[in-house]
Amino acid sequence: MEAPSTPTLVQSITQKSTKPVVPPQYIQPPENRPNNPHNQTPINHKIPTINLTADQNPNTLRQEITRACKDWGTFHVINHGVPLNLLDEIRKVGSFFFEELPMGERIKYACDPNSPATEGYGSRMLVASDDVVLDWRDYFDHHTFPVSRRSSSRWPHVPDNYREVVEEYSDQMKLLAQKVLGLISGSLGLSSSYIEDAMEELYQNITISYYPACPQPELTLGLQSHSDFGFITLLIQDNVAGLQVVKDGEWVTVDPVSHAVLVILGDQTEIITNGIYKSCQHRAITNANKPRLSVATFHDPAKTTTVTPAFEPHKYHQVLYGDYVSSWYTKGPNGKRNIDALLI
Ligand SMILES: O=C(O)CCC(=O)C(=O)O
Ligand SMILES: [Fe+2]
Repeated sequence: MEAPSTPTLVQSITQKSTKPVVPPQYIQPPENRPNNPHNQTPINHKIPTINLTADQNPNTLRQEITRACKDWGTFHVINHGVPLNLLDEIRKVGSFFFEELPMGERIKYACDPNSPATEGYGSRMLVASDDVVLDWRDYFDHHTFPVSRRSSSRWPHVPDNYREVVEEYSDQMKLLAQKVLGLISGSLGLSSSYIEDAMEELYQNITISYYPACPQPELTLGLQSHSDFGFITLLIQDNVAGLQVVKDGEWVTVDPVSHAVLVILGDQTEIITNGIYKSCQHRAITNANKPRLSVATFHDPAKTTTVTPAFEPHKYHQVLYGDYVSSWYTKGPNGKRNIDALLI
């Protein structure tokens, strides 16, 4: 078996060997492994789906948003207004990058492995230190809003429409994020622009994650348990299941719904709603047969923005977003430990 001891990219492990096994640094401790008996999916749990069609009754919509945010912290939206072919297109250009471009070409877009969340192609985004277990995942991260952060010349230039698709997708996801944040604000009796105003300036990153088929899925995680640190994440996946969310202490698999968009509440939404809505703890598992692709679009405030609960008495300390992100990268995600540290 020829497996490098510290591989940079997961795909390089699976491509270099005809009979790969998982290198030790990707093996999860037994309590985190997906086949742990405490991690089985209850069959009666299904992620809520909310229809955003324009003729939806506003009261019904408000109730559905409230229920989904309180019970789950995540929900699918359909009739969301994003052109459906754009969802297919971004999956297509993403697959092209990971599956058709030779490694020698892909590596030209490598991000700086020593600095967290830099733009580009990489594998170690959530890694706080060298002794943590690694995720069975490679990714491409794009900085897309504010527009001044967009340097699409650093994005893949094949297929021809890659950059155009990502830019269009970014614009459409921003519109959907604004719509959903408006509904979340309104569902709590706040003005519909409350959360967006509190964000001051909307920052958006788009991460295309690629989880190669894994020879020992029972030992690994594609992405360790975490909650996203911003306001909301809008996620689409391909037809390979792998995303799981925590519901009442159990892991529930999010069945892929190809033209729905999954809304995931992040930690800043938990803070601003004073914990009325909780951020959603989630992870990705791997499988032995098929690679999996997802596209996550994150919506965050500027690092200089302070996020404060909208209701009294405050249950969370207000936080400078930049401090929150730094602490997250220093300590690692580890479930929801970072937001728990802000509880009063
Ligand atoms: O791949 C997925 O489904 C999850 C991705 C995710 O949670 C993230 O990038 O923060
Ligand atoms: Fe996430």
